[in-house]
Amino acid sequence: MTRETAPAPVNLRDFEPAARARLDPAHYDYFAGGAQDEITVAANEAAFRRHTLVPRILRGQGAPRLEVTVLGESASMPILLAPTAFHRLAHPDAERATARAAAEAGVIMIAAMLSTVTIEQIAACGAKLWFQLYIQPDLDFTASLVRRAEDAGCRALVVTADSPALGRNERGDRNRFHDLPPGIHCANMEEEGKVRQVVLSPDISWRHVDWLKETTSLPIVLKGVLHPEDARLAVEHGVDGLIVSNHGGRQLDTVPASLDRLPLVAEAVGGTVPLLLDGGVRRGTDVVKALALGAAAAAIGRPALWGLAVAGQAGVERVLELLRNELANALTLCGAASPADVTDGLLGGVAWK
Ligand SMILES: Cc1cc2nc3c(=O)[nH]c(=O)nc-3n(C[C@H](O)[C@H](O)[C@H](O)COP(=O)(O)O)c2cc1C
Ligand SMILES: CCCCC(=O)C(=O)O
Repeated sequence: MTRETAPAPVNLRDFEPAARARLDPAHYDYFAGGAQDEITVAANEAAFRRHTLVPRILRGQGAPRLEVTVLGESASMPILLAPTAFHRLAHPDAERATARAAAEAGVIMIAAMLSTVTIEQIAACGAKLWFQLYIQPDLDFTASLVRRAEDAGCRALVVTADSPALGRNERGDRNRFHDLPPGIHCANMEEEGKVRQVVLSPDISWRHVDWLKETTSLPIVLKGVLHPEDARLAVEHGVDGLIVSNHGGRQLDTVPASLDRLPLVAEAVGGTVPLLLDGGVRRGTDVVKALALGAAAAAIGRPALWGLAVAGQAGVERVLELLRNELANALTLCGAASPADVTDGLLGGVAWK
């Protein structure tokens, strides 16, 4: 009897159906889904499709170098792992597998506060780490998390600012998926044998950012910036970097694609702080477009989860390898020697809707 096997994924998008075939349907929906009609989820990828690239020719640059330094941290390419919660739903090795893949690939992993193994366990896997924080109204507890992230060797704090409440995920409602399964919990929230409830609080404000600046000497990166006025305020409040992001379309639906907000935010900050972008990055050409519109690097969320679900550490490594190869190819075809060589001169405008 011949056994049919699915063809191996050749690009990031191929990983999604492969992951779906392995995941509990409710967990797949949690990873894939977005808020309400998922208009923003679709918009994120569509924005990359609309932008065109106009390559330069005969530049004789040789193979591109991909290394970058972001906030003093070197990385093998301008791609980070965006923070995503609950990796244990995708694979038993959970965030450890993701961190080992990041270490192997030499990329920065933004470890989610809502990880299913502790930040100390993630740090033991050797990746360059930043720590993503949902500021909790209990500031003593928040400060204790910050101390733990510092002690574990995290080199920046990523404060998620787009979540004064949880977005409305109707797939979760349909699946009645509102709690983690038994045996899986937010490991960083455990205290004296009990797991603290996570609070996404509408009371969080710039005051808390000021407080955090007093509390830590780590660079602070604000995640979820879309409005140029907020970008200006962030710089005024001494924030060290911004992530232009709509949380993968999971918070407020009908928000524009993050790529479409990047030029406005870039103009507002005028090069004072580095910008990162996430949302819909699936191709090497997407990364080039993000760089051309003002980002220092781009981050991927769901594709890493799909890789994790398909083959644990090896799956995440493969996702990163495919994206690295595509980025190198795209830069070569653009006549660009490095990420720094990418300017808006490579953009041909928005050619189709
Ligand atoms: C399953 C899932 C969980 C996420 N969890 C978090 C989180 O805990 N904290 C956070 O700041 N962002 C979280 N995000 C948002 C990602 O950091 C990122 O903004 C988004 O996934 C990027 O879009 P992409 O998935 O299209 O690459 C999550 C996204 C997904 C898909
Ligand atoms: C309370 C869970 C929030 C995790 C998250 O940020 C997401 O699923 O997008």
